Amino acid sequence: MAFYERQTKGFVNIDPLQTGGRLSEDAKRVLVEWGDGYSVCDFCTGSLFEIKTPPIRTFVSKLLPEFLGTEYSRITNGAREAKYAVMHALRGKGEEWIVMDGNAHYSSYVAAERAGYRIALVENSEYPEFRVTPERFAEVLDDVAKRGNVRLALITYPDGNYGNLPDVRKIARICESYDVPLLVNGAYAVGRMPVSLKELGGNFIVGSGHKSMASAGPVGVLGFNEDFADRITRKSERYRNKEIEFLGCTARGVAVMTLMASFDYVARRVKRWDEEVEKARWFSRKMEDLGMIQLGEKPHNHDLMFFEAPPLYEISKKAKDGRFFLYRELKKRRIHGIKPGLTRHFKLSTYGLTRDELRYVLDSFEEIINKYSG
Ligand SMILES: Cc1ncc(COP(=O)(O)O)c(C=O)c1O
Repeated sequence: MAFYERQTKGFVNIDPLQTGGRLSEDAKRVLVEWGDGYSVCDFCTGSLFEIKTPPIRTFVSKLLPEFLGTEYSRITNGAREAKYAVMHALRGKGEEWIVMDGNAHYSSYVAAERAGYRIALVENSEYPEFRVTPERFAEVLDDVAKRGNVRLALITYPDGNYGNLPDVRKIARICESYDVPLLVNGAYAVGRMPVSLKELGGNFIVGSGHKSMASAGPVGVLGFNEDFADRITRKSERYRNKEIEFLGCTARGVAVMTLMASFDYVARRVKRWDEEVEKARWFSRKMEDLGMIQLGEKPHNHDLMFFEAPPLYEISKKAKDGRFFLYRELKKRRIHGIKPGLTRHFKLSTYGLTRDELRYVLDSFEEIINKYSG
């Protein structure tokens, strides 16, 4: 059947959503073995997090918290579900605020709405770096704390638009001074780069398996410490081994198996993060040689980068396919990841790609520019 075939198979993939979620060889192997619905529940004794065969219990109680730099962990159905679990667990009565960075992902915003918070955003520094600074975070927190009850703060590390890594350590200290717990959204960090909540500060850390941990999805991770353990793991009164915030059990199938199967691979690859940053910076310089402008932090500290592309935008004004010309040209060259219709601004990721693959992407951009300028 045609839909079994993935159109982008074998393409050079620079889609930030996809570069960190490509499966390890071990994860590919478990896909079929554990593909049946509730496969992990063969020997369940009542809770996903307690299953010993396969060793989910060891993963959740030992390996994952060590990796995240926390005392406890849970597996969720995605980063957003982890954020919502925390937001919901902390939500009290009456009007309560959450303060979050203006670069936050929509899923943070929507999770906060679902949990019934009023939301205050810490705006970024705007063009060209779009940074979220601790100073601005402190101002907003202070302002909202004077007017109302701030229950939680959230920082996106890094954000999904510019790949900026805000100073979480400072922001965590600021939140602590206001007695406001901090949730670190590391959907683009956990599994790509070394990240430890113990070192960063803050009270909760969230990751995304399908985005950054070489896993099938949907699956996410949550790390937290003793101080909030009772709230996060609160049990049902009637079903004593079912945790309410996780609706009893979360990723009860093949996704958790891919997460576990990729774990060694992921733990090894984060140690090579310096190489990834160096490669991203090299790519950024080469793009700028072609007339593009990398926005966000510079020099950049992450593989996710946002570019302004005047040469491509100019072409799009005259090209036959208008702003779809770039997508078409890249597709022809078997490059995937820039959304159809984008030319003026777009983001991409260099994560896990070889220099040869990236050189191919750069050469393709150059070729396309020359073709239309000739
Ligand atoms: C910064 C950021 N956080 C969270 C998410 C959502 O992750 P998940 O699909 O695991 O809920 C995304 C997805 O694009 C993201 O970019």
